[in-house]
Amino acid sequence: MIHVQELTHSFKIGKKGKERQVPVLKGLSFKINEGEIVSIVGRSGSGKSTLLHILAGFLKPDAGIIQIGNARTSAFNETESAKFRLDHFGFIFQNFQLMPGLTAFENVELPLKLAGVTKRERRRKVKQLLQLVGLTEVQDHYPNELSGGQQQRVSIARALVTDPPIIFADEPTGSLDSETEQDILLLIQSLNKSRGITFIIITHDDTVAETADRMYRMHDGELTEGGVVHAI
Ligand SMILES: Nc1ncnc2c1ncn2[C@@H]1O[C@H](COP(=O)(O)OP(=O)(O)OP(=O)(O)O)[C@@H](O)[C@H]1O
Repeated sequence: MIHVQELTHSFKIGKKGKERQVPVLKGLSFKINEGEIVSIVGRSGSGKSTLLHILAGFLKPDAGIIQIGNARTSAFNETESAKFRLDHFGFIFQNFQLMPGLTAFENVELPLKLAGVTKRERRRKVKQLLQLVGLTEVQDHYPNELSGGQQQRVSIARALVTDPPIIFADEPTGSLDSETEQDILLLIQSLNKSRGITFIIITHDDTVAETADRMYRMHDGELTEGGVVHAI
C-alpha cells in the first residue's frame, strides 16, 4: 500500500534576485492499494512527472508524508531512496530507454548483471521473461531492429526482471500506434493479474487512463479521484 498525505512541492523559477516560487503539487493525499493498476491523468504541465519523481524518490518534496508498506520513504536520504528504488520499483518510459548497443536479451539481462546475479540464473530469468512478453524469436535483435511495440515489451521485461512489487509507467504507450497501444495495455493488465504487480500509469490520455482499476486526475497541482473531465 502506498499512502500519501499532504504532499506539496514548488519550483523556484526566474532570474536571480527575481525568483518566485511556483507551486506544482498543492497538498495531495491519496492511496494506492497493493496489486492495483492506478492511472494519474492530466494535461501537460499539471504536475504528473513531478509527482512520479517524488514517489520514486528522485526528488524530495517540500512537505508531506509518503508511506510505502512499512517504509516512510519521504524521510529517506538519497542512499536509502536509491536502495529502496532498486528493491521495489521498476520503470517503463515513453521512449523505452533501451541501450542501443545491447540486444533485447542483453537489455533485459543488464539489471541482473549489475546486481551480481550468476550467469546461469540470469539466462534462466531472462529467457522466462522474454517468453512471457512474447519476444523469444527476436531476443538477439538490437533495439533499432525492433518495432516500437517490441521495444516496449523489452523494456517491460527489463522492468520485471528484478521482481519489483511496483512499476511506474510514464506514458508507456505515448510512442505507439493505437493497435500496439492496446497490446501493451493488455500486457500490463495480464502482468498485474498473474504477478500481482502494482502499476502506476502516468498519462495525458483519457483512453489509456480509463483502462486502469482506478484513475486520479491531476489538475493544476491538485488530484481528484475519478473521471471528472476538465474542458480543454
Ligand atoms: N525543475 C523544474 N524547475 C522549474 N519548474 C519546473 C521544473 N520541473 C517542472 N517544472 C514546472 O512544474 C510544472 C509541472 O511540470 P511536470 O513536468 O510535473 O508536468 P507534467 O504533467 O508531467 O507535464 P508533461 O505531461 O508535459 O510531462 C510545469 O509548470 C513545469 O514547468
